[in-house]
Amino acid sequence: MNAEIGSPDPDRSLADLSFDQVAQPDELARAEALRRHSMLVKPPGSLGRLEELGAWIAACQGRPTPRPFTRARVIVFAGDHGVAARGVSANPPETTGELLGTVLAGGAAINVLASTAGATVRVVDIAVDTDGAESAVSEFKVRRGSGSIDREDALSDAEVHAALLAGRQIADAEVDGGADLLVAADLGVGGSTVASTLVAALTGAEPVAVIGRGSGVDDNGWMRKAAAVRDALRRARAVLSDPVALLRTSGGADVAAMAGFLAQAAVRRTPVLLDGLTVGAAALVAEELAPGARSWWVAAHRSSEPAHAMVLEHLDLEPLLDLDIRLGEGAGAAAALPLLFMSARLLAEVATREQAGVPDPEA
Ligand SMILES: Cc1cc2ncn([C@H]3O[C@H](COP(=O)(O)O)[C@@H](O)[C@H]3O)c2cc1C
Ligand SMILES: O=C(O)c1cccnc1
Repeated sequence: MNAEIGSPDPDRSLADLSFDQVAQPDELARAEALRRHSMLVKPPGSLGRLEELGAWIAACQGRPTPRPFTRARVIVFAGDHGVAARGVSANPPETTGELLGTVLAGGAAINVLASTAGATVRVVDIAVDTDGAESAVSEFKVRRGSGSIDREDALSDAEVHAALLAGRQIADAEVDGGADLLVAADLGVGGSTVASTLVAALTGAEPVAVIGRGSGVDDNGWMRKAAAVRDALRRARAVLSDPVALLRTSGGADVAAMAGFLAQAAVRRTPVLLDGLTVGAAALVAEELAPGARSWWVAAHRSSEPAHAMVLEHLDLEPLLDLDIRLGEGAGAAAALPLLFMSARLLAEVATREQAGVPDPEA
């Protein structure tokens, strides 16, 4: 278990890890978009948050009238977590490999949600414990599983570097390939224990306040999860101010890759729809790695995991949906994709009052 693959280059310099400065979305385009909304054939403000969302898309694209999205991409980052062996999940560790196969075969919830919304799904095996065998999607594999964060580091420094770089390269490749809207998705048994630890570490929350049922752990499992997060947090608190050290101590290769991906999407001025707790934990780290990245993200939903509310508060993001989704896997983000598609097209396609011959509202 958790054997190193050996690909990370120990000589990789720290400079490789730094993210370029994040520019902010275009405020002029946002203001122009809001002004355009007030001229469309509807009472001003009557489309509520769809108007704000449209203006955010305009700001991200740097044009008052957004282009409709043509290539929304969901990237599933799969990885095992050593802490799963502590009985913190309702599912045995080997489930991750099976889930990876299911997403590849198109049979998972994310496949259906993304396809319904008109997005495509890509799966990457960052750290699945495939027991010697290689999966079909292991180009970016860092190791098999990550260390059990309650008593050992999740990763070595070289592995954190490799995982961040993997996320950055995946974001670059997607943007260069024409992706205009990105979603990061988590897959890995034990992921919610790791995510809850990172959230408690970065927001100062008490361990018991962050622990939820994850994929459905029972009362005894919840107690084991609470003990694991408490122990992991003790180790995390020693490295709080250094996001790379935090990923090494308390993260995992898949979470680190998601953080690199989210940071680089912002560097590449590409909007991102954030999913639930696990992606949210990666987003907290990404904001530390690339300050200002959060301006390029919209929170799709509020997961029923308690720690997710802390993520949203910390990043000052207001979720679009609250559907009691507690899956991870990018499901909440995929469910909210149509709202973004609609918001972009509304600004581009609804007639103005002038075009429709409808008089302006009384001043
Ligand atoms: C069938 C199944 C499909 C999933 N899809 C996402 N998850 C989610 O649940 C797991 C994390 O929860 P925990 O920390 O409790 O293990 C991750 O795989 C996450 O993506 C799933 C879990 C299961 C069982
Ligand atoms: O909200 C999430 O990301 C989540 C919820 C349950 C299990 N895994 C992830």
